[in-house]
Amino acid sequence: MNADDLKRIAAERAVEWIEDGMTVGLGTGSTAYWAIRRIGERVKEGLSIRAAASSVRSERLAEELGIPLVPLEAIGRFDVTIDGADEVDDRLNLIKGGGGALLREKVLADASDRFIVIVDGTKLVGTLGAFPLPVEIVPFGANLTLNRLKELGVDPIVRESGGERYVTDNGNWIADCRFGTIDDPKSLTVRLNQIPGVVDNGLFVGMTWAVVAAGSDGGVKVLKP
Ligand SMILES: O=C(CO)[C@H](O)[C@H](O)COP(=O)(O)O
Repeated sequence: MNADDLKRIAAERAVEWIEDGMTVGLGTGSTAYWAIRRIGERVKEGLSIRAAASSVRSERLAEELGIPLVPLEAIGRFDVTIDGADEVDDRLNLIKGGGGALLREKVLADASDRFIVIVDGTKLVGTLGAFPLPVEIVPFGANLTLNRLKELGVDPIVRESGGERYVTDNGNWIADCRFGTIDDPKSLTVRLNQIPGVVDNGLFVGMTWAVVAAGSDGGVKVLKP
């Protein structure tokens, strides 16, 4: 089975948690894509939900699939949000933001009763940090913010895409930071978010309700904190 099959298997298992009447948060990325596809199928079969997305691209996909979208202003809490991750540690803390949507994803995750993370098994790690941590920064004074990040012992790389600077849906930039092994993600997230030009970072600490991981044989593991 290839990685895409495993992403689809994990995504489809997570979508089973969605029931009639729920408010659903839609994640971003190649794994969340499969969840949105499956939600679209279930809506066509008669599932009655309302949803909001964590990125413009997921919103467009949901629209194409006929998933009923409502403005965030109309939502108090999400019953369920389903999203991918770049790394999941053994406490189910995450690195997210490989797809650049970490801020909106964190807003949705924080407002969700059940934040369900879908991954292929290769994303499960003992300790976070092999994947460079995405940090969303405002363009204003970016060089000064990058200097502050360097004081934390990293060499931040401002993300580019197709030869151009990558700009998030919020008009910001992403600085990818290799911290190496992150033993204490909670304290790192606090230190990063204290820097004035930092909007947020890709560490999701203590937010996960469940992880659905598909192993190389297609078997599914559900992990709970
Ligand atoms: O955080 C994300 C986007 O900002 C994604 O969930 C994360 O990068 C995983 O992506 P994929 O499912 O494509 O491997």
